[in-house]
Amino acid sequence: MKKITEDILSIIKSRPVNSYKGTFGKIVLIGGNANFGGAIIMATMAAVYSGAGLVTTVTDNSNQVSLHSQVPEAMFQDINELPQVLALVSQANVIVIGPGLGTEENSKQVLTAVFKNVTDKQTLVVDGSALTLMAQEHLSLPTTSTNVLTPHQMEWQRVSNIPIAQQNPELNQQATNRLNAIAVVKSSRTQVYSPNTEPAENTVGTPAQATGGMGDTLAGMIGGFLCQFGNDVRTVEAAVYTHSAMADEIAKNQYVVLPHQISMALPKFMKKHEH
Ligand SMILES: NC(=O)C1=CN([C@@H]2O[C@H](COP(=O)(O)OP(=O)(O)OC[C@H]3O[C@@H](n4cnc5c(N)ncnc54)[C@H](OP(=O)(O)O)[C@@H]3O)[C@@H](O)[C@H]2O)[C@@H](O)CC1
Ligand SMILES: Nc1ncnc2c1ncn2[C@@H]1O[C@H](COP(=O)(O)OP(=O)(O)O)[C@@H](O)[C@H]1O
Ligand SMILES: [Mg+2]
Repeated sequence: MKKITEDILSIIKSRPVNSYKGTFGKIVLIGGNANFGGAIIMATMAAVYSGAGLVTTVTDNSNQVSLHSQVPEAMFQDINELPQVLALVSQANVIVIGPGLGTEENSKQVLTAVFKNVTDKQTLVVDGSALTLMAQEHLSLPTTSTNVLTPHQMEWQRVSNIPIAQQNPELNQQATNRLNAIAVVKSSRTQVYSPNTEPAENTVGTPAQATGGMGDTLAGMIGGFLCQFGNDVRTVEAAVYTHSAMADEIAKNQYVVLPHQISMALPKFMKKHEH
């Protein structure tokens, strides 16, 4: 297994002078039911602060005021207006679906419609409830888009059918080949799998990260990086490394690292490491 080390930060590129917001990608983040609004707000914050050019959040109506008070840079779309949601999805370079989405009937409808409508120029990041729904409803991933899955160990069990105790690199690689997706199998040392490629293991990270919303933040960061630095497995590895390296830095002086603190620190960290 390869190691993901500081070298991967070379993915973070200086911004060309001749650029505008469209240069840095359009991202749509879909999730946040009435109970889990925080999850999609944290993912949105991570996408905005990692530099995605134009960010739209599709969530339950009840989350609109909170979203705008936390991240005014993001646009809002009501998740229950499906035609408008699909119009936005068709314009996006990257779609992140699942943080706090929930597993209700309308969550399922949105997920199914998004899976049907993504195209070959788009990258789809599937996280949280979207992974759980995929497994429960036996939904196949779209064959058009580049797909990135970001499961924790239980979500990986649901999607891959490998019980947590039996998850190992060989079986994880076989499942990744079957799913034909990049799989970010999260743990204290997250592993990144890609079809028929040697997997890579993160070398940084801290138990100070073990708090709700940490994975939602990673999903938003992966989306933000994919918008700007190419839809390649190395871009995903760079986001995984950055997320944990930043947590390590913050944890030098803190017992617990709050997910939004990683997002807030992203612009400075990325400036320090731009190539
Ligand atoms: N502020 C918000 O709005 C937040 C909203 N969130 C959103 O909530 C939705 C549900 O996501 P979820 O991860 O909380 O629940 P679920 O998918 O049922 O998995 C938990 C089950 O799996 C088990 N488990 C075993 N190993 C595990 C492991 N390594 N890592 C994690 N779990 C592990 C675990 O075992 P236990 O902890 O009981 O030992 C338990 O039985 C999702 O959309 C997410 O985005 C959250 O992000 C929080 C902040
Ligand atoms: N002990 C730990 N050491 C390092 N990283 C951790 C640890 N515990 C959790 N993490 C990281 O926190 C994130 C948790 O993701 P997830 O369970 O999806 O959280 P949530 O859905 O609540 O946002 C992952 O990126 C994982 O690697
Ligand atoms: Mg999660």
